[in-house]
This record gives sequence, structure tokens and C-alpha cells, in this order.
Amino acid sequence: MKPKVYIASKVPNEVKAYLEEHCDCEMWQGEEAITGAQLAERLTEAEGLLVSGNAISNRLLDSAPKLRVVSNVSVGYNNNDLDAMRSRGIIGTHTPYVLDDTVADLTLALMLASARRVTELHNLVRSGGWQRGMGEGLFGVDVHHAKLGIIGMGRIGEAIVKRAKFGFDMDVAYYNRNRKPDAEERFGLRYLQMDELLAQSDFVVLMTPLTPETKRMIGAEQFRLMKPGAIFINVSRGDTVDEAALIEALQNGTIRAAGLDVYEMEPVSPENPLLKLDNVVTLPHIGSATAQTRSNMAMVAARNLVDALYGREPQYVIPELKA
Ligand SMILES: NC(=O)C1=CN([C@@H]2O[C@H](COP(=O)(O)OP(=O)(O)OC[C@H]3O[C@@H](n4cnc5c(N)ncnc54)[C@H](OP(=O)(O)O)[C@@H]3O)[C@@H](O)[C@H]2O)C=CC1
Ligand SMILES: O=CC(=O)O
Repeated sequence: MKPKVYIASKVPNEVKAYLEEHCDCEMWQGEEAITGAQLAERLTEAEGLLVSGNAISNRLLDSAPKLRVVSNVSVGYNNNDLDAMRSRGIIGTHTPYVLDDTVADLTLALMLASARRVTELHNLVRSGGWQRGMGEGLFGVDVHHAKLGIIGMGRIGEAIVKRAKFGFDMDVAYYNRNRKPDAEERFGLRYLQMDELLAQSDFVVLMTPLTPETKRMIGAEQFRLMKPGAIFINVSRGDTVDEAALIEALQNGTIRAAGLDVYEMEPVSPENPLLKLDNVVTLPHIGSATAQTRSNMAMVAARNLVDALYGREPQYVIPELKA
């Protein structure tokens, strides 16, 4: 008998075919993303779950008595209750590496768009505001040769460094929980304590996972330490930043601008003041979302799921859940 699996997000046909070859699959068919309540109703018989973005809470697991494997189609797993999974012996997997370049590309897009005011000027042209030559009031700042400070020098951090150093001749420093001598040597990186990095950088990019330690690691004090011309980019998770402090820093000119892919509340409320500020470029948590990369992520997640269900060591077990 094939193991029963619930596929909670749309996957490409070849991934579906692979899963169907090995598992007895049921798949979410809704146009909108599945809600937590809808997911809970569908897990009573499932031994495996392929999921993208839904919280894996203790409550959800209570409604999934046969579940043995949760395969996340994401590298981040901050929405997985690891204690609850561990206590039930559930294997958890994720999809590192496969999305690094795509997320790094998007990070550079946010840096460029914020520095060169791309969305603000796009809106100005579209609304008929380009009446004569552009004055210096609309000038941006250079990305090339600027100082970049990256907080969280992991897989994606390194992919950002490659682009920034070799594409834009940026002077890159980093702060990380543990120093990375190997990356320092390969890329000629400077290691700085966080306060020093904040004070020196023209661009501050936040690229840590969300953990109890990184929750709101950037707040009013950290924005005060940044240069008045600094541009802040967050592609990690919304809760790594005190969003009220960010809004204040952007409104009162403590920093120049921000490029954001993630928010405290997602989807972000249309009433969120961040959406009304010209010096903010906003994206809908779309860092890894190209067709190729999402498809590749789904295949990695499917392989993780099948391997775990068939008693083989999956390639990417969540590190905290490794035996
Ligand atoms: N917006 C989007 O669509 C996407 C967002 N992400 C987010 O990016 C995160 C990073 O991904 P990835 O690069 O693959 O992860 P990695 O685990 O490779 O890198 C994370 C880095 O952050 C460091 N770190 C962890 N805690 C701290 C801390 N308290 N202070 C300083 N540094 C810390 C780690 O250091 P150490 O090595 O010492 O532990 C590590 O070097 C994901 O967890 C996810 O939240 C990822 C993909 C897409
Ligand atoms: O946010 C996306 C992820 O893969 O993590």
C-alpha cells in the first residue's frame, strides 16, 4: 500500500506525477491558498504532508494522528512548531540551496529599486507627472561601490555577496552569529559587530532566519545607529524587525528608504503605513517565486517527502530535528 499524502499547494505536473508514482495523493484544488482550518480537515488519514507557508502548529498536528512527515516547500521553517513535531516523532524537511540565487537576485532588485527610486518614478511617469526634465529632487543614490552590510551570512547571504562584490564592486561587510572565515577569505569580506555594521553601511540587508534570538533584532535603536542615507532591505521574515520602528525611521528620515519582501502580518494590510510611503518598495513575499525555482523547490520537497516516508534519510531534514 502506498502511503497517503496530502499536497497542500499546487505543484507542477512532473512533481505531481512523481508523488503519485510513490504515494496515494490528495491535492488541494482551491484557487486561493489553503487555510489552516481547511488543511486540518484534510489530514485525518495523511501520513505525509507537502506544504508551503501554512503554520504547522500543535493544534494542526492534533488533527493529523497518522502524520509521519512534513515536507516544507521553503527553506524557512519558523512556522513549524518543532517541539510538537519532535514529541510526535514527525520528520520535518525543507528546501535549502535550490532557491539561493533566485532570492539573491530579488534582494539586488530591492536594493536597486530603493536606491534608484524605481517604483516611485514608475508611478510618477504612469500618472502623467513627467512634464519636463527631471530635477535633482528625483535623483537616487548609487549602488555600485557603496558599502553593503549583510546580517546573516548563510547560503543566501553568500549569493548576495557574489552579486554585490563582483557585479557592483560593493564593499561588503557582514555580521553573523558565528564568524565565517571561509567566506571572508573567498569573498574578501569584512566581519563587523552589528552596531559597527549598522553605522558604516549604505545598505543594510537582513538575511537571518526568524528565531527567538532574531525576533525584532532590528528596532528603533538599530535604525538610530544607521546612517541617515542608509537603505534597509528585509528579505528574511517580517518579525525580525520592529515594524512600527521601521515606519517611524522612514517617516522621519532616520533612514533614506527600505525595500521589503516580508512583513509582520502577511498578507500585509492595505492600511499598513509602509504601503503609503514613497521611500518604500514593497513586494509580496516573493523572494523565491520564479517558475523554475518554485518548480525545483517542489521537486526537492517531493523527494524529501518520499524518502522519509519510505524510511530513507531525506536530503534536507530540518537541522533542529536531526537525530
Ligand atoms: N523572502 C523570501 O521569499 C525568502 C526568505 N528566506 C528567509 O531567509 C532565511 C535565510 O535563509 P538561508 O540563507 O538559506 O539560511 P542559512 O541558515 O544558510 O543562513 C542564515 C544565517 O543567519 C545566521 N544567523 C542565525 N541566527 C543569527 C543571529 N541571531 N544573529 C546573526 N546571525 C544569525 C546563521 O548563522 P550561523 O551559521 O552562525 O547559525 C546563518 O549564517 C530563511 O530562514 C528565511 O527565513 C529564504 C528564502 C526566501
Ligand atoms: O520564504 C521563503 C522560504 O523559502 O523560506
